[in-house]
Amino acid sequence: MIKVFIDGSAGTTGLRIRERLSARKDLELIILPEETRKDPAARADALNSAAVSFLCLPDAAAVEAASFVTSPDAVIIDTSTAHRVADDWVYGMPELSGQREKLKAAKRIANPGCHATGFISLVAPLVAAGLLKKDVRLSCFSLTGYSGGGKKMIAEYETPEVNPLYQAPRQYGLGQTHKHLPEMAKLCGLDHAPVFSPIVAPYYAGMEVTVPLTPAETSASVEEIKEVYKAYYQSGLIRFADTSDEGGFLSAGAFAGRDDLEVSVYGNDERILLVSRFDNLGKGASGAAIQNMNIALGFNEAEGLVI
Ligand SMILES: NC(=O)C1=CN([C@@H]2O[C@H](COP(=O)(O)OP(=O)(O)OC[C@H]3O[C@@H](n4cnc5c(N)ncnc54)[C@H](OP(=O)(O)O)[C@@H]3O)[C@@H](O)[C@H]2O)C=CC1
Ligand SMILES: CC(=O)N[C@@H](CCC(=O)OP(=O)(O)O)C(=O)O
Repeated sequence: MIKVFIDGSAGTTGLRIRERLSARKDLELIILPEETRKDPAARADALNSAAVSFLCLPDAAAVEAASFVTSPDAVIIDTSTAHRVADDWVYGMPELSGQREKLKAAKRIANPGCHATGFISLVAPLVAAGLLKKDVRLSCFSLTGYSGGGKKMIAEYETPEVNPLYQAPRQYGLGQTHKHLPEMAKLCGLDHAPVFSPIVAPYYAGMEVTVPLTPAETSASVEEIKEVYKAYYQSGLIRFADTSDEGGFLSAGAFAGRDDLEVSVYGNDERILLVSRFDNLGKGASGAAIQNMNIALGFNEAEGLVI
């Protein structure tokens, strides 16, 4: 049996990983009891005895956990923001060109941010194909369910005394320094991060990330862009769908409870919309983390996932 440890298994991302992996007969889950789940010695012991550990923790605790690892064979998959642009960690998005091969050999895997997953899935293939130049200035808006904010935000939304302002979508990241901007620019190979507008809305899970394009950003047509996605997404959890709107609407909740991600394109050659839909807790966090574990252990990468 392969030992797998979830550090932070009582949190939102950790719980979803635990739920997905508990049915796996090939894995033995190490879950620390309530009394020791934050005890550094108990966590260090688990991190060094497991073949793979998931860090489902706030950034500072993830950095601390990584420092506890002394076993040369341990694979660490960090779901926090702490290591995503670090040179000695591999970014866990296997659908990107060349990334799957790197992940097969990686011992330190940084799981992508949820908003970043959507942006990169839309923009990286177009930069690679030369349809967007590396110095392009883009914008992006992203709808997310409130589970994206973890236990604290879930409690704020689910209390009977919920703030009435929370009953409408709320834009945030207003200072334009959202923590996902560095990984968005780096993984797409862009000189500039986008103007980015995340919006949290009163539903539990699901994301819809949109990048608008005009002829100022690309000379490509809608059809050329679709061809690039079709060719680029041949394996993994990301797929291109020619059209997938629900009678002229695109629900951000369409992929809730699933681990895959759909890329689609709308509009016309003057005003193009690139859209990525998935679950913030699926391909946006826990689903991607399990996909990365499967690759690191040599399993089928969709094993145990909902697609
Ligand atoms: N939610 C989402 O959609 C996504 C989350 N992420 C990232 O995943 C990570 C986890 O987020 P999320 O699950 O949402 O957060 P939660 O707040 O839901 O869970 C974090 C868990 O970590 C525990 N914890 C905190 N400090 C320590 C410590 N020192 N030692 C051990 N356990 C500790 C918390 O304990 P306690 O229960 O006592 O509070 C909690 O159970 C974060 O870095 C987040 O940014 C990434 C992508 C999407
Ligand atoms: C609704 C909400 O607050 N969402 C979080 C992102 C969740 C996510 O991707 O997690 P990481 O923190 O690991 O990057 C935010 O925008 O900060």
